[in-house]
Amino acid sequence: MAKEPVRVLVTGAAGQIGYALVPMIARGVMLGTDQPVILHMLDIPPAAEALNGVKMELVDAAFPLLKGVVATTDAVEACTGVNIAVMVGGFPRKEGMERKDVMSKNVSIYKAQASALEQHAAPNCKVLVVANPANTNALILKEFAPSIPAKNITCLTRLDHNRALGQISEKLNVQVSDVKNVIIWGNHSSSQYPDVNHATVNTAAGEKPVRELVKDDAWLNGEFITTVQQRGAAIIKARKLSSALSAASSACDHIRDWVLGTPEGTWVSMGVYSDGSYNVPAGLIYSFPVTCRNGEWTIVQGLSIDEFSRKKLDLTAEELSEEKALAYSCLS
Ligand SMILES: NC(=O)c1ccc[n+]([C@@H]2O[C@H](COP(=O)([O-])OP(=O)(O)OC[C@H]3O[C@@H](n4cnc5c(N)ncnc54)[C@H](O)[C@@H]3O)[C@@H](O)[C@H]2O)c1
Ligand SMILES: O=C(O)C[C@H](O)C(=O)O
Repeated sequence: MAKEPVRVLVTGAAGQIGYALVPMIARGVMLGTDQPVILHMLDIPPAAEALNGVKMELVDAAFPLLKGVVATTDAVEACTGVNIAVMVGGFPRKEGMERKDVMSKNVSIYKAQASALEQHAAPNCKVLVVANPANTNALILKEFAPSIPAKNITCLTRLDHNRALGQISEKLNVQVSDVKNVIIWGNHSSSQYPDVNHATVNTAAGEKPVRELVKDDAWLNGEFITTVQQRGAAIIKARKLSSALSAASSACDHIRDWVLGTPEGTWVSMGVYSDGSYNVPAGLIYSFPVTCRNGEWTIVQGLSIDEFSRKKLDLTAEELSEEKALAYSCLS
């Protein structure tokens, strides 16, 4: 029997990530090739015409799994009945703007959209925040949508996780699909800590630790970390635009693993509401290693954290605490 369609909201759908993401969703990349979808696309009035153009293209592409498209500038209409919400919409930093100005614009948007989701989304709607500052936008969304369980609100650090897999695969000249269990700790910013201490590579001789194969701790503790931390900026420099196809693909990975589960023996990185695991302050949206089963994520417990890592976990937590304080000062 054919499955019931799942309603997926993409905010900022007329933007660059939106343009890459909606065809992936309509092709079954996010929820599976047997899962029909109805796309809800939200953008702001100045982008309404472009948004309608995206809708026209979705119709023209004749995706068999796509059972309907809602394209709107009305947040209530966009949020009504959605099972999954991918929050890409936001205000980009413009010339002459301070960090606080961008933060202020975005936290107001996330506060307002929190209410629309809380009141109109389907029960148990899963939320992924992509727009920057992703962790803090997700936290504000959570704080202003108290009836949505905290477990349902996450932010995207899977792109950073995938970037780390990519760097290791290039260094060792192995397939990226043979590398697993890197970890992104903390903020989706340059303070994040990409950690390979528990990562492995599938080789002809079985699973081997990344550190044993790379045999270059100076690279792993130095250039590897900064390359992953700075990759977003490097893409902006090269493209004059921020990453879009990799962000869209990683957003699909995030939701797919959350809904359909992570493979046995594999974890992924997700920005989730901290419960104090690994002595990360509770009450932040912080990226942890997680496994997913039956639509729920669980933080991987019991991993050893050496002194080098401890400092890095704490540093990115400090930045998130400061962002949280700044976000609240913008709202008051
Ligand atoms: N977490 C990550 O890994 C990651 C990676 C790449 C980019 N990003 C972030 O994702 C966001 C989107 O990037 P992009 O390149 O698609 O930007 P973009 O500027 O091309 O698109 C953003 C869209 O959001 C819309 N928008 C603005 N305010 C809105 C609102 N209140 N409601 C709905 N839509 C609204 C804009 O009109 C625009 O169409 C940015 O904040 C970017 O920094 C995050
Ligand atoms: O938009 C940015 O600043 C970069 C983006 O978050 C990315 O990681 O590519």
